[in-house]
Amino acid sequence: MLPFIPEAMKEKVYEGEITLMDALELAELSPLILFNFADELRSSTVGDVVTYVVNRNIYITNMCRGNCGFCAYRSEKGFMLDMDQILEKVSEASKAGAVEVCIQGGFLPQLDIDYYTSVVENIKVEFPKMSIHGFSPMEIFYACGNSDVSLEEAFERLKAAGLDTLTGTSAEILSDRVRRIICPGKLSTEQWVHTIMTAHQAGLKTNSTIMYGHVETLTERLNHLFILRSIQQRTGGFTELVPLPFMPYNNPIGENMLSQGKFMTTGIEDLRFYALARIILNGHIDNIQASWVKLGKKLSQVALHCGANDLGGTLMEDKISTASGSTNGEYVAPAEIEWIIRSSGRIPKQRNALYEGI
Ligand SMILES: C[S@@+](CC[C@H](N)C(=O)[O-])C[C@H]1O[C@@H](n2cnc3c(N)ncnc32)[C@H](O)[C@@H]1O
Ligand SMILES: Nc1c(NC[C@H](O)[C@H](O)[C@H](O)CO)[nH]c(=O)[nH]c1=O
Ligand SMILES: N[C@@H](Cc1ccc(O)cc1)C(=O)O
Ligand code: SF4
Repeated sequence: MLPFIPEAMKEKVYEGEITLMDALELAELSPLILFNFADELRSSTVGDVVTYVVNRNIYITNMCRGNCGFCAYRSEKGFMLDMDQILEKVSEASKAGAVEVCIQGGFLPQLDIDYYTSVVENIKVEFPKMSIHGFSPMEIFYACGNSDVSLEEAFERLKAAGLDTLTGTSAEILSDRVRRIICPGKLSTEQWVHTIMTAHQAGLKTNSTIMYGHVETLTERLNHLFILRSIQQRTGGFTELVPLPFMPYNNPIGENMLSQGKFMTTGIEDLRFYALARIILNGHIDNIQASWVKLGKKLSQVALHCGANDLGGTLMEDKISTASGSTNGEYVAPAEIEWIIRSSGRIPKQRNALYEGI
């Protein structure tokens, strides 16, 4: 075990060139050494500004043909918003000062590319300034099959319709061993990589996510970050990384863990992962988001000292984390987010999904 970080390793990190083996060695460091180094990298990369977005989640449907064992959100007899209901939610978001709507859902045979483009077009007609961050690689990949449309064409059409950014969800852990266990009906690793790269090549930026803390090994968890890093080297299309600790309640994967006496990741494990993500992605992905809905307000605040530089969105509505056991609420007002940031000695700044200032 390393008692400190050797200078040669630090240099490799600054060059953005550490390997998975290096990362596995760093993972054994004591937490305070890791946090300090990640904080130093955060400071030299993005300084003391901490960003957040005033946004609203909109869930189109919770019905889904997927069978992800970690999902507590999907429901057989669920809801499906019609276009007027979607527009009503966008209108509420707009009145509450949101600059972005984050649209999420499930995948279904009737949701084809025409459907997704029409959602975007209808929103943009009434709310031309509202930024639309939405849909997952899984949903678009599936919709292409429903529509006999290529991925290239789908992303071009979505972009032309006014989609600003695509979400980087459905990544989970990019390992086929893990995916066979937790989401056998989802895109394979290769399909996810191909889909996200096709979006980037069509000029659509995305964020990136990792849902960790279930059946994956440390190597699989860290290798996911190296896959993201290599995509970023080729496309430059990722805006941020959002680490998502797995929430184990009301879903089969979690229930299996709970029955074996395994609970969710500890706070210190979350912080170590944030620090490692900052270190591994240094020079490649500059923004690391502390998701308050997953971590809670207090741990998100601590994460700002362990490599994170963003607090995500105000959200206004959350169905996915709540369904799987989060008790962190669904909304944090901009004034409170700003207070959290200022009282951490940082400078708050509103952004959009492209990390442009508002
Ligand atoms: C519920 S899905 C919605 C989008 C789409 N249906 C999909 O799966 O791509 C969005 C993301 O939420 C995250 N998620 C779902 N259940 C979760 C849980 N129990 N704990 C943590 N994150 C979860 C997963 O990373 C998933 O990709
Ligand atoms: N929408 C959710 C977020 N966060 C905000 C995004 O990740 C993103 O930065 C923003 O929408 C793009 O500008 N985080 C969660 O954990 N859960 C969400 O539902
Ligand atoms: N879809 C969100 C991120 C997200 C959504 C739901 C989650 O449970 C977790 C994360 C985004 O891309 O910005
Ligand atoms: S995570 Fe997404 S794809 Fe999987 S079952 Fe839930 S809604 Fe469907």
